Amino acid sequence: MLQVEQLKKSFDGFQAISDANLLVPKGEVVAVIGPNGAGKSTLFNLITGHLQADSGHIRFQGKEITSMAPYKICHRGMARSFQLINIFSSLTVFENVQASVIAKHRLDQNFFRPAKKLFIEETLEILDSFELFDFKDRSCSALSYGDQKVLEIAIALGSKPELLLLDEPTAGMSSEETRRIVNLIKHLSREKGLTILLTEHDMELVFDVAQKIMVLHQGKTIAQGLPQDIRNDKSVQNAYLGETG
Ligand SMILES: Nc1ncnc2c1ncn2[C@@H]1O[C@H](COP(=O)(O)OP(=O)(O)OP(=O)(O)O)[C@@H](O)[C@H]1O
Repeated sequence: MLQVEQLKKSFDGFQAISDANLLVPKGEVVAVIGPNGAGKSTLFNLITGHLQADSGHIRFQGKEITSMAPYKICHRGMARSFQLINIFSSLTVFENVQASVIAKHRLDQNFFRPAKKLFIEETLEILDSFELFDFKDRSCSALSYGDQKVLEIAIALGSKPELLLLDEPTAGMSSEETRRIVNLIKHLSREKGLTILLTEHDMELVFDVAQKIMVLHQGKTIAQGLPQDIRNDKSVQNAYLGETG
């Protein structure tokens, strides 16, 4: 579904991504891991078009998307959540998800559908499946941090993506909130068949949910494969030992 090949990106001469390679097969959960500053967020920003690559290729569903505008990539079926929560806090929970549903239909140019009714039903369906229905009329700022994160994923799902990118989805969460996100990722993957690419520092979570893992170290892909192979990979162990001591 997604292929990244020999991707490079530098900031003022600093090579943040020097040789990133990634394969995300359809229907799988793939995790990108790596020590702090390895380039995980930069890689995500390149994939979603929020940053322009210096060289290399990104292909999504067989088509080249390297350096394409984010809204065009989104229209092709990719959605993301950010490390920092990215919602309209002055709007209600319902309005936030509805805005994303409406944006999707606008892009599809489905102007002649019975718009309002359809959007309401679709929005309520999403809220229900994310256990946010009871909060639909609340202002987003009144939600707990965990609920805001779930809402952010619900907003991303409003555009009906084929591929969902989650950048550190459990950062700053309690263990109970983390469990909820883990269950949500498993549900979206197993029941909805969604392809998911995530970055995470919580290794327990990564090895629990990911079918494949890619390891980024100093901007370079040093390993990619099944969790058990990554666990036993000497270069991966060295990269992490190098960071911790
Ligand atoms: N806009 C930018 N300008 C200059 N340097 C940047 C910029 N964005 C990222 N970097 C640098 O690129 C490197 C990779 O950063 P990035 O945030 O992608 O790493 P990360 O793996 O996501 O880190 P973390 O796990 O701490 O979130 C870092 O050294 C960072 O300081």
